[in-house]
Amino acid sequence: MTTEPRVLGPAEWDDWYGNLELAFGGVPEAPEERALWRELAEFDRFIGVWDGERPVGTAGAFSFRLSVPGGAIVPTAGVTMVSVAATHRRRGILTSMMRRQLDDVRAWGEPLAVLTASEPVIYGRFGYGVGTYAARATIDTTRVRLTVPEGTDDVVLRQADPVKAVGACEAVYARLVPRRPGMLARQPGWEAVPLLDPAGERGGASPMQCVLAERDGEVVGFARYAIKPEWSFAGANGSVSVKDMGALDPVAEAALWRFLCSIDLTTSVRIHSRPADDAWQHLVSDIRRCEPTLRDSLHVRLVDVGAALSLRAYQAPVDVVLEVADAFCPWNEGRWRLRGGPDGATCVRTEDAADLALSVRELGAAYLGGVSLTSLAAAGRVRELRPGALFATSVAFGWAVAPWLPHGF
Ligand SMILES: CC(=O)SCCNC(=O)CCNC(=O)[C@H](O)C(C)(C)COP(=O)(O)OP(=O)(O)OC[C@H]1O[C@@H](n2cnc3c(N)ncnc32)[C@H](O)[C@@H]1OP(=O)(O)O
Repeated sequence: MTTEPRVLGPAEWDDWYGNLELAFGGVPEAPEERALWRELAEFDRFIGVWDGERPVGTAGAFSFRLSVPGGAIVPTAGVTMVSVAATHRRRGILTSMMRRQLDDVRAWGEPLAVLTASEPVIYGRFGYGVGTYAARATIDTTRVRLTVPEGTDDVVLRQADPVKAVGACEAVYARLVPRRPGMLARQPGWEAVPLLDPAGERGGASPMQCVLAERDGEVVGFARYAIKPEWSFAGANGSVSVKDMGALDPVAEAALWRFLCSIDLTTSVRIHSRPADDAWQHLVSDIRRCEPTLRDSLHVRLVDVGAALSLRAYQAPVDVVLEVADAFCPWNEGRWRLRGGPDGATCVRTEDAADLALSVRELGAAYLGGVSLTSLAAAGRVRELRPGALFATSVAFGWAVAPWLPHGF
């Protein structure tokens, strides 16, 4: 067999997807979920490796638009559906697919590639760094109280059918995208992804519910959630599971959290994936009783260092020469002069002496502003070559809003 990847044909989808399902344990996906991913698949951007007739490797790349610090929306490859058959693992098939894919992404002119990893250990070798984190928490609503800002009572909450309300929710979502790095501007058809709610995966919880927050007749926020009723001998012990939410201002935000935390017959609110700096943490009376934890979310790879670094804004003025190592994509290697600030930036090749040395993986981690270069340097992953350069560059790369990926893909 050859490990040379080639583009997938639409007629090959079922077998190709079968390899993916098998590599993830062989439990068939819900039919509606399978159908949605087929509809969203961009066949000319999906590749595989075949052993004779049999697919043994799969990888795809959606054409995303990703928000970056400063609010620009950058064309980005959303790497997805990566698998190698258990019978063919550890023979370099993944490596051959990553090689082909990053060459393709470069040819498509997309300066970034992003993914969520089944296991974080896999993708660092290909130049991906962990760029966003997702917060998980369980609010004990029997103990935790919320202090809400003035005006919260002016927000009207209206229960809505999640499917019928999708347009209103999407309008709110679209306004939030440029405000927070790491968000995906919605492509046609993708509004169905947050609505996926297969009955077999509810684990005893209700179908998805939706509440809209309105002020002066305008929708200013939404929450999509499910309720799992539970009863102990002592009484009701149900939980609210937050699937997705968005609010355009602090009072809409507070009204939605107050609602979620006060639903009758429930004693906890489970948050599965929210921004690390989400506002609820400052509404609650007792953060300890919410048990917040962080998990890696979006892994980011700069496919074109010069273009990527010039497309984001910087929190403070910066003028620095970066010595970049990138063994897997050597076209990025060498010295780059980055000059920028809050209004934009340029990043071009230079022969000048370097101020900082790092690999493309660290640039990926720091790119969206959520991981500081000083913390990477403390782990020995960034080297300061000119005194003072690390602190100044780290401040510039930071961002006031934590980056966050709203949903998986
Ligand atoms: C974006 C996404 O879709 S994430 C989903 C990823 N897919 C899965 O987790 C499904 C189950 N796993 C698999 O399908 C496969 O094991 C894969 C895709 C993770 C790896 O495929 P392989 O073809 O075995 O990888 P390949 O042989 O190219 O390995 C390259 C290197 O990565 C290492 N590696 C690959 N996978 C792993 C892993 N899960 N854990 C640790 N190391 C790994 C290999 O040991 C090898 O290291 P080396 O170069 O030092 O020898």
